[in-house]
Amino acid sequence: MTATHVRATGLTHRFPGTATLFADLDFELLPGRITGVCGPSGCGKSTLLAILAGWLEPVGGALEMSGIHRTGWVFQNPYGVPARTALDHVTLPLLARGWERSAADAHATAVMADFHLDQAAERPFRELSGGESQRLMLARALCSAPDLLLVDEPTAQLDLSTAATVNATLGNIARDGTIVVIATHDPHTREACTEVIDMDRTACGGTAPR
Ligand SMILES: Nc1ncnc2c1ncn2[C@@H]1O[C@H](COP(=O)(O)OP(=O)(O)OP(=O)(O)O)[C@@H](O)[C@H]1O
Repeated sequence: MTATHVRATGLTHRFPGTATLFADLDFELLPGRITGVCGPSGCGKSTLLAILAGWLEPVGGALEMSGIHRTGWVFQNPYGVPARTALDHVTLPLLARGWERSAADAHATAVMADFHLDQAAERPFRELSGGESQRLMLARALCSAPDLLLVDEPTAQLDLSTAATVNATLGNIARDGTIVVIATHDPHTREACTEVIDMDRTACGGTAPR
């Protein structure tokens, strides 16, 4: 049996009519690792995540995936249903997959506790702070136990202490065997990563420093 991994070779992307965003990226993602996709705004971090999620076809290179059955995605901006409770947001994907209500509630409550959302469980999404909403999106993605977790700027809206907690939790998730990939500007989050894909200007083909 082939071990779980994602291997990118020569990954290249540009949108129609635009300059090359990144070219010839080679990297390997493995369980237990937390990989940062780092670089300046607009260099293609979210685009790379979308390619890893299978939402976007790269214009060049190859992506080999083995043992990835479920991919979780946490968007840069939290999206929710304003009137539904925080708990509803986490249980819904479980109920949709056939879980019993009591088991879904128990599992969701435990995962939410990891993100310090215990007190927010019964509050409607519209009343959550930016940081609470962001952590809720992480809890929702993790509830489905993804093999590959893609997280776009998880700490952008968080204070230093909450960001440190989220980074530690993402580290624990990786250690438990999930492949974790984080697009980030945040130097603290970068430090929490075990590897970094540096999408700096040299990776952004055609955008040399002026
Ligand atoms: N569908 C699209 N068509 C054309 N251009 C696009 C499309 N999606 C993104 N882009 C452009 O590609 C570039 C990279 O976008 P992307 O969102 O991947 O950057 P990023 O590194 O994640 O940026 P940030 O850190 O600001 O979130 C940007 O210039 C963006 O405007």
